[in-house]
Amino acid sequence: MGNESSGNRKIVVINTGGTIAMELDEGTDAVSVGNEQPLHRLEPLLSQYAQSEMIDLFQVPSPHMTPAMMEELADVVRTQLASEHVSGVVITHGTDTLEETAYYLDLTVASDKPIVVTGAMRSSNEVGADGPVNLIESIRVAADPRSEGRGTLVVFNDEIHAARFVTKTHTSNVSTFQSPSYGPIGFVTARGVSYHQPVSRSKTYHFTSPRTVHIPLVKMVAGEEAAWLEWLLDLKIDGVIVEAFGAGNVPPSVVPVIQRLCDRQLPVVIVSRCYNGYVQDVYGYEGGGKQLRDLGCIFSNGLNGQKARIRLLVLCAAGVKVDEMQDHFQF
Ligand SMILES: NC(=O)C[C@H](N)C(=O)O
Repeated sequence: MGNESSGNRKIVVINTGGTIAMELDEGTDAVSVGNEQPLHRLEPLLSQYAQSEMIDLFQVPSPHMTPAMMEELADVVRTQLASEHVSGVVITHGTDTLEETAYYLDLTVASDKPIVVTGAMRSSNEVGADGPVNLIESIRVAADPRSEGRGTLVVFNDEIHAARFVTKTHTSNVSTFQSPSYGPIGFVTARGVSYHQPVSRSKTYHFTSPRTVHIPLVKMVAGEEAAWLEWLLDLKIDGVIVEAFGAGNVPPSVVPVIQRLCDRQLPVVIVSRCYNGYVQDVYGYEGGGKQLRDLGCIFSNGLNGQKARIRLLVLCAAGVKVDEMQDHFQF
């Protein structure tokens, strides 16, 4: 049980689905939702670590998550954390889009109380199921006062990651969640919870709903043709994320499309296909970062494409103007 002093702090567990809430059906050899919610079977075990309560909000595989559902979840989190009886929340979630939901919460829930997101790579009845240990460790992290004021955390496989940095890196390994460039910010051990990085949390934004904001993500490949992107000009979109090469460069062929999007005063945010490092206006050749900067593109700092999209979606929903966007991608 460890030596943490979790006292009488109540942690609310909000279930949203994913493999942690699924089971392997031996007949069909497929992982899917069973007749029972397996997380409920863990409730007596959780009470050994903290007083807790479970809310079943969704039962979806995380590829079915949408920004509207993230906002519904954020609302429940805000309501729970507003109660003086609740000292933190744990969200169980599918791993495929877990980093997007975690980052959405990081940007939209202002409370200093701990918010922890977790899941599992092996379903509830598989040998070596990782859901129970991930959930217990998440409860321990959420109940620990040292987790306060750190923004949304992702707890997986004994590690604590900041929502801003973490990403899913492996299709099946239980150590799938990693923070490239930065590493985990803390660990969960048999004896307690420890942090080795200082608190650095995201600024939060307020708005009523992200429902009407549309932000596609497009990835650059060698030989990309303008025609593959021209559909962007025909759709009602609020901005676009371009996953560019290296330090932030695109093939010359797509520059005219990017130029037309910029001319329409739409935010065009440049991120990198590389999962380490920053994008910068370094190169002066056709399609290089300097040209993209001159066209009015916004350069994102250290966010992968899917998280830059969540950030742009939140900024658009919060009414941030295009000419102010660069400052909000500088953090
Ligand atoms: N391990 C998982 O949870 C993956 C699953 N496909 C999901 O994201 O719902």
